[in-house]
Amino acid sequence: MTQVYDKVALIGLGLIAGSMAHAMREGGLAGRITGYARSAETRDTARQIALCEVCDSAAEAVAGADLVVLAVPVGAMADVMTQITPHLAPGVTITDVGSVKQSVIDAVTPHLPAGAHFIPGHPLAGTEHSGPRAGFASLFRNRWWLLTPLPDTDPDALARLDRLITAMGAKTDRMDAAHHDLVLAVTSHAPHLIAYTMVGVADHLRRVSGEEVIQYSAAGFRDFTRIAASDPTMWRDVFLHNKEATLDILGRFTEELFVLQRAIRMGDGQQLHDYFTRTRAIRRGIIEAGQDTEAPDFGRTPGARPAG
Ligand SMILES: NC(=O)c1ccc[n+]([C@@H]2O[C@H](COP(=O)([O-])OP(=O)(O)OC[C@H]3O[C@@H](n4cnc5c(N)ncnc54)[C@H](O)[C@@H]3O)[C@@H](O)[C@H]2O)c1
Ligand SMILES: O=C(O)C(=O)C[C@]1(C(=O)O)C=C[C@@H](O)C=C1
Repeated sequence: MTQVYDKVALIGLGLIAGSMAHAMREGGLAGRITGYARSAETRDTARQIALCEVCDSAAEAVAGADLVVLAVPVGAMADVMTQITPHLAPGVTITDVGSVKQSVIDAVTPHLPAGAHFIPGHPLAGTEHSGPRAGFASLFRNRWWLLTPLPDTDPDALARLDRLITAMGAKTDRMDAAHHDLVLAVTSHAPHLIAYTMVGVADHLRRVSGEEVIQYSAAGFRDFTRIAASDPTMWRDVFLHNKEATLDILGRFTEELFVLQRAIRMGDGQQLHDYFTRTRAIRRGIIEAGQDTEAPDFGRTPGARPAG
């Protein structure tokens, strides 16, 4: 692989920045990788595992960098910009990896110095783990990385960032920021809130029925507990910064839930069966489109071993 940037500065040293550091190192994509995180403990851990050249200030990390990656919770983007703006190199590209796009654009753009290129982005890849030890090089492989460029984005800066992202194994697509926030409210933000709530319900029940809920937790509930173990700061910020879209989707969710609740109360098996048939078709459509790389093959690929 060939080097795409001379110096990449990672602000925030958690799961996403850590995974980028590993992937860029593995591919020889950056001449130097520097990093900064707010807490001294995180910086010490990053140093111990030799994640990158760890600096004691954001200003030091970004000095001379041709790419700066904002990899902090979405509520911290403006604070980071106030720290780094006076120290940015002329012509620098700044990108972010935040799970929400419009609020990050609103937070970052007022701080941009003349000549800097800001290209918002979002890797659709993650785990429930956080911190500098959580990163791994293959996190982005075959995953989407959405870019929400602004109308005046420099095409060369965009093409160069695209080259870095695809060299880390991801597939890129472009989207309008408001549309991104609505799509992600459906596919990621509302589902996380539902998982947090379901685990909260089970926690409440546990006080009534002892350890049974945990001991006999079925696969579906276990998946919820994995999602509900995700970083509290990151997810607090996602909901506070994608408020309208998330509330819109949760409103629709609640309406549908009431419809199903009523069908159960009324013993309307046909309605339940029709509904579940429709949702099953959606799942199968996702698998047939090759979008769920973790799903069993079910004989789609000739020669592949059948599931189970
Ligand atoms: N975890 C996921 O599944 C996932 C997936 C895609 C995108 N994202 C987004 O990526 C970003 C980072 O998420 P992550 O999972 O890597 O989080 P993380 O908790 O693993 O890491 C966040 C890092 O930011 C640092 N930080 C927090 N506030 C700071 C500040 N003011 N100044 C400097 N450093 C600060 C923390 O010390 C930590 O090193 C978030 O915006 C999140 O929405 C997360
Ligand atoms: O796999 C997981 O643990 C995730 O939740 C990853 C996930 C998602 O919802 O798909 C979470 C938040 C991100 O912004 C992008 C990806």
